[in-house]
Amino acid sequence: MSKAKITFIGAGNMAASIIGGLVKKGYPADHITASDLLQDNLDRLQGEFGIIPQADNALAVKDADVVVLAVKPQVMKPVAEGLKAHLKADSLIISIAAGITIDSISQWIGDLAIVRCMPNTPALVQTGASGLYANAATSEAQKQSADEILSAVGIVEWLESEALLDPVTAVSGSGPAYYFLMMEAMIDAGVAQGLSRATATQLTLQTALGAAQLAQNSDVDVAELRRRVTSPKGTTEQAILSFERDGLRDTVSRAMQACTDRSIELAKELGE
Ligand SMILES: NC(=O)C1=CN([C@@H]2O[C@H](COP(=O)(O)OP(=O)(O)OC[C@H]3O[C@@H](n4cnc5c(N)ncnc54)[C@H](OP(=O)(O)O)[C@@H]3O)[C@@H](O)[C@H]2O)C=CC1
Ligand SMILES: O=C(O)[C@@H]1CCC=N1
Repeated sequence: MSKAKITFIGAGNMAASIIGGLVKKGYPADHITASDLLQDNLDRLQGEFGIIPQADNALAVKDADVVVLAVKPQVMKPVAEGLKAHLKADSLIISIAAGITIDSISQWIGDLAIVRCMPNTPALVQTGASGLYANAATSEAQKQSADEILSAVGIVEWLESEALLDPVTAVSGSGPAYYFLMMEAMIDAGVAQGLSRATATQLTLQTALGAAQLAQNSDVDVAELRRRVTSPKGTTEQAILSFERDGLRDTVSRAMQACTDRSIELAKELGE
């Protein structure tokens, strides 16, 4: 099967992560077009990955088999409406916008095959995690196409309902930021205790990577892996007790609920 021609509308952080991951994985760069208001974004993506830059959204989608809507939710309506007259009738639309429902997108863009997707930025290093949901107009071949694109940059989970994209946003869409925050805090605490910033950073990053890889390659769950680090009357125990006393689990749960709530609110605020 020949590779689909993919056009990204919006060439910001998330589009760059998917494009970078795809090209590094061997997807032909001459099959990828990106359109953006910022010429700098297009120049950077062309320079780094060799994709085709196109400043005009209408021209960018003219021959596209797959159109990835990668603009902010706040501008999705005018962007989608502007594309409507220029898309091929059998184009597959993949929206990665937080909150924006398939119903809203089809009102703006027309009754097309639409896959709603929540990816994350580790796609750039092929360790992304995406949740996907397709509307009834999406054929099996188009689902396959969406799966192929997102699988090239990480794992893919097809969801049973569109509503599940809100908690997926809270877990994996926004999730990298939680780990980066934790890493920032660990680095700062290491520095406060006397380590150089370079050493604290190296040790923190390698520990995060090692913990994730160990969890993925282990046949026991993460709670058991945590217990295996926590020797009775040892050092880790004191840190874990401190986290639990300070309500870490509630803190995480409240943060993720706030994330999900915002995703639902965005749909109401910006949808039809
Ligand atoms: N960042 C992330 O980790 C994730 C983001 N997402 C979703 O991805 C989408 C993009 O987010 P992100 O990449 O972070 O945002 P960015 O702001 O980095 O990228 C969006 C790009 O779209 C451009 N743009 C705005 N209007 C238009 C237009 N009319 N035509 C073409 N391009 C336009 C913007 O230009 P300008 O800056 O000039 O407005 C910007 O360069 C959002 O909907 C977000 O919800 C989903 C999962 C994770
Ligand atoms: O913060 C946001 O709204 C986007 C969606 C998920 C990650 N970033």
